[in-house]
Amino acid sequence: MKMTKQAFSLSGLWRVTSPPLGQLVLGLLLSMGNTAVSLAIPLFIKKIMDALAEKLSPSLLAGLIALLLLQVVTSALSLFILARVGQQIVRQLRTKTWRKLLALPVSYYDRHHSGEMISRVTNDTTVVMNLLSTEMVQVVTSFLSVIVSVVILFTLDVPMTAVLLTAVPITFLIVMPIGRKMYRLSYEQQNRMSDVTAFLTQMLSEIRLIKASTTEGEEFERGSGKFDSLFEYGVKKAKIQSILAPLMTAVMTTVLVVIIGYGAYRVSEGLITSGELVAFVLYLFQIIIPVGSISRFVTSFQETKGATERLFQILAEQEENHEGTECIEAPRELVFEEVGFGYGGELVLRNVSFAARQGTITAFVGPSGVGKTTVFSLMERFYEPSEGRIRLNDVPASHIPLREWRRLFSYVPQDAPMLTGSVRDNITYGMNRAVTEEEVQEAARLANAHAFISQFPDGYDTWVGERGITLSGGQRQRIAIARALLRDPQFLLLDEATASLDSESERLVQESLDTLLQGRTAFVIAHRLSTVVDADQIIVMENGTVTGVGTHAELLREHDFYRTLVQQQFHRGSA
Ligand SMILES: Nc1ncnc2c1ncn2[C@@H]1O[C@H](COP(=O)(O)OP(=O)(O)OP(=O)(O)O)[C@@H](O)[C@H]1O
Repeated sequence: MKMTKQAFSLSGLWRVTSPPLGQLVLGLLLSMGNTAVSLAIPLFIKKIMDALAEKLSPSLLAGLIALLLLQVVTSALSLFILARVGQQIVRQLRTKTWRKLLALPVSYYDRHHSGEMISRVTNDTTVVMNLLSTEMVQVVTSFLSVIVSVVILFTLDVPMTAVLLTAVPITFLIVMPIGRKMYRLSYEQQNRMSDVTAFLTQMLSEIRLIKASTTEGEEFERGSGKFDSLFEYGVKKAKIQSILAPLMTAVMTTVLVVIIGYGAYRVSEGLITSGELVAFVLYLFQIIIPVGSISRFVTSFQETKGATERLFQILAEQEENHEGTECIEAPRELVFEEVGFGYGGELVLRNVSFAARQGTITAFVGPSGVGKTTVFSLMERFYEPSEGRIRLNDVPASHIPLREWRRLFSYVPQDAPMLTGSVRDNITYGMNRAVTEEEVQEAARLANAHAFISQFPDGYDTWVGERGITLSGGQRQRIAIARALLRDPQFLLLDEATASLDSESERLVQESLDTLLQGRTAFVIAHRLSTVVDADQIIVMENGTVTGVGTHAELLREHDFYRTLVQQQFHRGSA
């Protein structure tokens, strides 16, 4: 779970999100135009009020109406353009994060919850979007509004402006420490939020396990506990916000009262006109509202810092190594040379060596947890060996581009993975060329899957539920076999089904596997006697290492542990 903390920087954020500069500038200019128009309106009102004593000037009135219209138009346009920029930013961030997530090695996913990743892509990106597209622009125009208003106020009346400015340091003294507290709270709250997403994702995907174990009550409590903790953070934040807002209002009201009182005095003394006082008060609002959005920006900026840091952490993670330029046209031999591997701690595999020639079947046998699946994971290059090397012909694996390498392999596990989609989508998944209906059906026929697929009311268009839940285990495996047949890989990795299938289903799966194996270089985690008897070589694994390589007959003769295994495991399996 531990990650190096990536420092937040606006330039980094800018680089990562690469906002569309032209549109951003246009939106900003329109927003500034809108501010300028809003600032001009009080001056017009002042003129109209000062002129009221004599007579209402139609040109002044027309000017005011034109300004009001311009205010509406510039506001609408800038809001739309900036919202669009925001959407572009969030799309860019999500796309980058998604690309990154796909490029991260399998080991990353061993250490992180997928729900946590989902939260990054959905929640954190939205937080960043709000800051960049809305708050950031608001803060720029707010500053502009405040500065211009202050300048105009000085031209209207210097002593009153001086009184007004005393409120500025007071406001910052209030906002800054509260902002810092807000950052800590927001960071924690977002962490909890991603924890909740992770929890819900996991629980809902294992709903059958929960029901079967009747642990709904416990899981409800666990979920409620997490919601409680979110609630606490929400309340803490609300507390701060509810203190901040009235505090700011109180400061502003005091300023307003003082200014109006002082202003009334100056009008009565004849130092300023009543029109100037009205303009002054209107400009005061041009300051108060922007100061409000500046203070909101402070809290939202702190919130974004947390979200951005987490996104940066992901974006800075090491991706799978795609280097290598050599291409293998005709793989003759896959070789493990003294390969050692650990998932982070102790070595799980030590000194594993074997060679598999093209067109042969290699069976792996050994007790549970000995590292057979790990050998497959290394073959697929989900992990890099910690020691030794893997080579294809004479070329080290690391010299062959990962995508090229993985195209050579197909893995048919016991519990074949399915994606939500049609049966056809699942058979053709990962094909990087157009596939005809005949090819799909031919593959399904060879995999003994055509018959059951045809019986579905929608045939090949039948929708497969999440993770293939609507199919039986045997059906899923036959679809996976059809997929592998269509892919026509150089190397086939096969995890033979244990006794989980009924005998008819097993016969059908076995038949299709035999078809799949024909003429291919295959590696099989063997659970059946017939597989080991037919294999060209058997690799016996004990305690994470290879203790014997040979044919069934040879090993039966020479390898005590193999003999015991055959007696215990395979005779039971083939019975
Ligand atoms: N992703 C992982 N992270 C950490 N350790 C793992 C991981 N996958 C497997 N292991 C550990 O590696 C060892 C070998 O596991 P592996 O799955 O390769 O064994 P196996 O021989 O295929 O077992 P089985 O026949 O029961 O499937 C086990 O001790 C297991 O706990």
